[in-house]
Amino acid sequence: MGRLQKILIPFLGLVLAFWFYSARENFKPEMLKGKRVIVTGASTGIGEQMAYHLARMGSHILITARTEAKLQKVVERCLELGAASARYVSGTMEDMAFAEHVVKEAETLLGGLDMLILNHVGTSYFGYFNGDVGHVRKLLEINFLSYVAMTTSALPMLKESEGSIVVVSSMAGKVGFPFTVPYSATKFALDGFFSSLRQEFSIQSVNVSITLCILGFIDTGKISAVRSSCEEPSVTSAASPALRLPLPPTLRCHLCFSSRPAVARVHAKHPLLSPPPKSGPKTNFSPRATQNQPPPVRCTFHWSKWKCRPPASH
Ligand SMILES: NC(=O)C1=CN([C@@H]2O[C@H](COP(=O)(O)OP(=O)(O)OC[C@H]3O[C@@H](n4cnc5c(N)ncnc54)[C@H](OP(=O)(O)O)[C@@H]3O)[C@@H](O)[C@H]2O)C=CC1
Ligand SMILES: CC(C)CCC[C@@H](C)[C@H]1CC[C@H]2[C@@H]3C(=O)C=C4C[C@@H](O)CC[C@]4(C)[C@H]3CC[C@]12C
Repeated sequence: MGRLQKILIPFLGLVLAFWFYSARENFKPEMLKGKRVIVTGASTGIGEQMAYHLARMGSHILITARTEAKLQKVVERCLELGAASARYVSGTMEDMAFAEHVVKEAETLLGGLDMLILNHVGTSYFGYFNGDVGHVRKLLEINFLSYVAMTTSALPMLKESEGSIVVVSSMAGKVGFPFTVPYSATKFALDGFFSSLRQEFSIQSVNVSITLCILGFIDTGKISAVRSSCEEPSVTSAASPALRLPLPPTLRCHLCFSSRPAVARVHAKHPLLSPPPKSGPKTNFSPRATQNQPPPVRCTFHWSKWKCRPPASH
């Protein structure tokens, strides 16, 4: 009975989870043809790629983010790929008035809305929680409140078209994971809001679907520079899978050393580490990372780049 409980129950749980989360294969690209779609955070990464997919399927696309130059290029590419129409609105989601303005633009330019894809995400750090409450508040505004504001403004149009809301979230919004405290909090908030709203729609027979996308790590090219900072390729691949994450150099160096102490050549790409010699034989360790110790610096990862500073002198 004990063994049955230990094996059968988790197995049944896994089967149920798989069944619950596996999508039914009834999707057809024609379903998106001519549909009016907003994609937020579409100047780079996953949002940009979603815009291209929608373009190939012939949708009317309205994209948004802060960087106008990038949005212009994405719009051009969408038109090349076959979008029924493609436009952009640039601005920051820190401002709720801007979030609502984007939805109003869809009404004016597209005459309604079939799908709202909420994907943008503000810059945060990858490291221990630093106690900055202001940062948590700002991130909640960008990653959560603007999603709420856009949903609220878009609801009348979505009800009319019996459309859909797609919210891009993360495993970090389902499971507590170290080094992403503010980010994770914003993603948990999305789950609370949209999962509850879905229940209310069901009770009220509101025919607007809500899909929460729970993504694991997706390499959008931003962190490849960080990943390559363990110089020896065999070290990277032999080490724990965690090494493929954007760990702070200190932690990453620990992992490099603990996985292959004798051969690890460490050159973390951050300003306080000396680079290895450009020519000549490579030394086993860079000068600042001797005696299997990580360099004496504190680093946080701001999604795309490291911010490092020496420890405070006592
Ligand atoms: N990549 C990953 O491994 C994972 C990603 N996700 C989720 O997927 C989604 C997309 O992630 P990803 O493509 O990696 O992110 P990126 O950092 O590549 O893109 C973020 C987008 O948001 C925009 N943005 C950032 N700040 C603001 C702001 N203040 N106002 C308006 N727009 C803003 C950026 O454009 P601009 O700077 O021009 O404003 C950009 O278009 C996010 O919701 C993320 O949480 C989930 C799990 C894993
Ligand atoms: C059950 C757990 C062990 C699962 C752990 C999953 C971990 C490894 C996954 C879950 C969510 C992932 C992060 C994420 O959502 C978004 C971003 C932003 C992007 O610009 C850079 C990568 C980053 C930090 C991802 C890093 C890897 C994370 C922490």
